[in-house]
Amino acid sequence: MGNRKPIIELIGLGKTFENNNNKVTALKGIDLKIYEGEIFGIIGLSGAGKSTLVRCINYLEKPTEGTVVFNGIDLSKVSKHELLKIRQSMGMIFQQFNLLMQRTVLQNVCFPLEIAGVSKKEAKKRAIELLEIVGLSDKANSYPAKLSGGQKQRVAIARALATKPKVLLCDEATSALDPTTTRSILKLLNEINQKLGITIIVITHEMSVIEEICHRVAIIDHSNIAEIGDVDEVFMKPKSKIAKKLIFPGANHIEIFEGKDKLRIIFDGRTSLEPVIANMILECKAPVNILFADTNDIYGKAYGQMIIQLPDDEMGKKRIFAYLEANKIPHEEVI
Ligand SMILES: Nc1ncnc2c1ncn2[C@@H]1O[C@H](COP(=O)(O)OP(=O)(O)OP(=O)(O)O)[C@@H](O)[C@H]1O
Repeated sequence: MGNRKPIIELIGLGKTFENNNNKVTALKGIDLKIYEGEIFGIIGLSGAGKSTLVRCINYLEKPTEGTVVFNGIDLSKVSKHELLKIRQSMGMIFQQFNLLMQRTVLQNVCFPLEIAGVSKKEAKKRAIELLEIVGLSDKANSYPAKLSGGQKQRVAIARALATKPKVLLCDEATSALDPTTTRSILKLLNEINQKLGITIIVITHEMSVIEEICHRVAIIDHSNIAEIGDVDEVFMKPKSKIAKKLIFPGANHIEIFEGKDKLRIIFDGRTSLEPVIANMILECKAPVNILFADTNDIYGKAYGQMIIQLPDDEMGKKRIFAYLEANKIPHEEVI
């Protein structure tokens, strides 16, 4: 990230909920820096702590441990009034859109501006501009009930941008949408990031969403960050168990081959599928058993993974490792 400035910094962040003598630790020891202008993904299974994390970032939820620094300001040190002002710099969109059903599209977008004390005339002018950005100028006077899910999310995005935020928090924003609408919303978020320079934080349980628009990703598992890095790097070489589970969901059944020596060969676009395995078998003179394969051919380049069972003899194994090393083919033992 070079000399880029963190817009959000979480230091030793923790959150424990206490209800009726019952304690639930939703987050613990979270250290994270999100830089200005990036699209940062936060992914994890249900209950991992994603929503709590995003609610701690804008202090809708007060952390029980650690610090949230937004744009250089420690949020635990500011007054209620200052916090409300700071929240205007953090727009948020949700899975269920949360629009005001009794108000028109235009009135929905004007709403946060009215709360911020902007005059009706100014608010209307800005709302019209925003509806143009999200491609909904023709729906200004419609009511949300008349809109599709994708259109509702566009209104929610326009509303979230009304107060000119520095950061847009997206909590499962595409989870209620079909794949085509999801792609169009992600495209819009990408344009907003590029054209307006807004930092975007995407909370999701879908790897495809991360892959589509995020620059970096943090994987949350059982209240902790299990892995963090550039999306390409994490996808090509997931290190943690949870990352492998999310990235290679179909490969989970290979555990039934417990006790056998297994090797994951990663196709990272540099290698084409056929020659790698065929040449390896020919050159190493070692038969291998393919246990699992999940590869895609994109413009003649192979992406994905293959899990093979290594031969029993040590020499055969060594030849395979030497072949993969010599040909710079990414691989790792599967434990
Ligand atoms: N207000 C609350 N009171 C008590 N426990 C809570 C509260 N909010 C969240 N939790 C608990 O904290 C843990 C993390 O929840 P959180 O909603 O952050 O997870 P998540 O990753 O967003 O899950 P999902 O994708 O299902 O929404 C869960 O065990 C949840 O039950």
